Amino acid sequence: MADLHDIRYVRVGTDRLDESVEFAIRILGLELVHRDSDAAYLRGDDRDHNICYVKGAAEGHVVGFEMATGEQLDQAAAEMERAGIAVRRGSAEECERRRVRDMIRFADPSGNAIELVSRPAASGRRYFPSRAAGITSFSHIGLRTTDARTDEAFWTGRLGAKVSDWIEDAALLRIDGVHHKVALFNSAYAGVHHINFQVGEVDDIMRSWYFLQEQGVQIAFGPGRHATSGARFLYFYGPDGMIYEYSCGVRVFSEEEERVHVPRQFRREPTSYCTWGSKPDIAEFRSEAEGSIAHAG
Ligand SMILES: O=C(O)c1cccc(O)c1O
Ligand SMILES: [Fe+2]
Repeated sequence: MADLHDIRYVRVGTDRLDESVEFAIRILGLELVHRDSDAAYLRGDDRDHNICYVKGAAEGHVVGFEMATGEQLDQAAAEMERAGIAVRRGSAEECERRRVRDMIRFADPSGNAIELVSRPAASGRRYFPSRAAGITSFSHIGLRTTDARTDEAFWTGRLGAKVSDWIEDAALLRIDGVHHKVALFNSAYAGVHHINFQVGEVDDIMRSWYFLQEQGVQIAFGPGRHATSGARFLYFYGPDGMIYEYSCGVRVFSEEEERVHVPRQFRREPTSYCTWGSKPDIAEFRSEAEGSIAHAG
């Protein structure tokens, strides 16, 4: 079973490259690290980059995870192949574009593109935010799933993730002490559902809430507090309907807690998503009783 060291990057194919970059800099607060004609690299922590926007929606979405060693990467590739999963080794050019030494690529049962990499570039330059959003790190990704049980079995069985909690069938999955680095949300199609950045404190959440509203950014959910991880949060919509989440205070399990933790089952109702009473304007978070999305474009 693969032992994912950490989430590393997300690649987002877009037909609105300029707009996405502008939003990431001016609104989200990320640092533009590198830009060329068909890609832009941005970050919210000291790693080389966290998000790469790639020209062309056809490029789709990709989530990249770091393996601790090249040997572990080779082992993971061999295991996947033995299990009958189509695994492709990245070309030298693909590795260069991701700033990694080696990589493999495959899909989860829903068709989410996943990359495992070894020796991703570290950066000697300090993260220099483009606005004082208070971002401290890229932390997790919400992934869409068309078959939650099958995907969950893949993530736990093949990729060594552990379920921290469920909200109905949505599994919040950890790969280290942090409550979750991936979460699987029922959807009609595959792809990245939301991109989470941790911020320092609840003041950052509230400052951004006022700032985003002033900037005319559509708030998707919050400010609120997750019943599951305990994190305080704020979600908002960016270009292409991509959802971004700021949160702070996500639960971090100690080794002992991690060992004995039994995942809790939450029902799909508003208080499972927000203990403060905020209601999501996010289709995948709404319960049946609330009906379909009241998402005013
Ligand atoms: O932090 C969480 O617990 C959480 C719960 C539901 C949905 C999310 O995106 C989360 O980050
Ligand atoms: Fe989240």
